[in-house]
Amino acid sequence: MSSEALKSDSNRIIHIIASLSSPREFQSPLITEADALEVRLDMITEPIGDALHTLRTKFQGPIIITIRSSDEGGAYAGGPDSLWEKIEPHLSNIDMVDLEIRFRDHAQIMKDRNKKVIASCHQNRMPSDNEMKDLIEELHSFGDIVKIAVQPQSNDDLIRLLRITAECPYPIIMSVTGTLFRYARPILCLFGSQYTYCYIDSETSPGQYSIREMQLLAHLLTPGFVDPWFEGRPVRSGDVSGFIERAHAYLKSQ
Ligand SMILES: O=C1C[C@@](O)(C(=O)O)C[C@@H](O)[C@@H]1O
Repeated sequence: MSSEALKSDSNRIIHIIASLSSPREFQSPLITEADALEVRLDMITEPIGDALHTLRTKFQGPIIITIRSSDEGGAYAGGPDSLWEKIEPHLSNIDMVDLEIRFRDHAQIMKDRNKKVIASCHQNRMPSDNEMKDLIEELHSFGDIVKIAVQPQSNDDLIRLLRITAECPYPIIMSVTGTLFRYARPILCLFGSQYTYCYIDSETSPGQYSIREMQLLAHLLTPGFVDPWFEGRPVRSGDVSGFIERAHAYLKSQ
């Protein structure tokens, strides 16, 4: 199936953020396959002003700017003041700003500049239910979207994470760190995570899928894709009209 058809699948509920770690990726033809873009400014050393402006004119979806601290898996070791100096020049070309708790003091000025704030936290462990509840409330206190990436250590941890995602009362992006439970990345979107992250040329975090891999996963895992030969009849992908009723009737007839 062509990548255009994959993205155009109206049933798709797994939305993809392509995380970009170099201006060369801004020029990739795969850019258009993402639902949103993330510019990982902490991983980029060269000036990006002109390239980001060009990207803005080409890409129709939301553009996020992120400076990930070294404590949370990124490359930025500076403080809040220099963070603002790095982000401010690009505000006219982006829609959302990813802010960790340590940089929460910048949240209000970002909102004043009409930018959505993704309030994020990344941990290489699996917090308890109470810790996750407190973390969600803290992130929601300054962000428009809560974003948490944690590392399940068992199937029970993953089941907890899926439930926490499904029960979250706020807009949320939930992800996993590490590679052990990487398959949960797209599945978390089926439980309410607004996006999943992937890469175009090089990973910005261990365990990410490429955009091509994630596109196919997004199509195949979205409930709208049904067995093409249910009851011996071809069912067009994405057409669930009547499928559930027919399935129940079919089961009753057995
Ligand atoms: O926080 C996230 C999620 C991420 O770490 C991942 O695991 O895909 C990738 C980061 O670029 C992004 O800011």
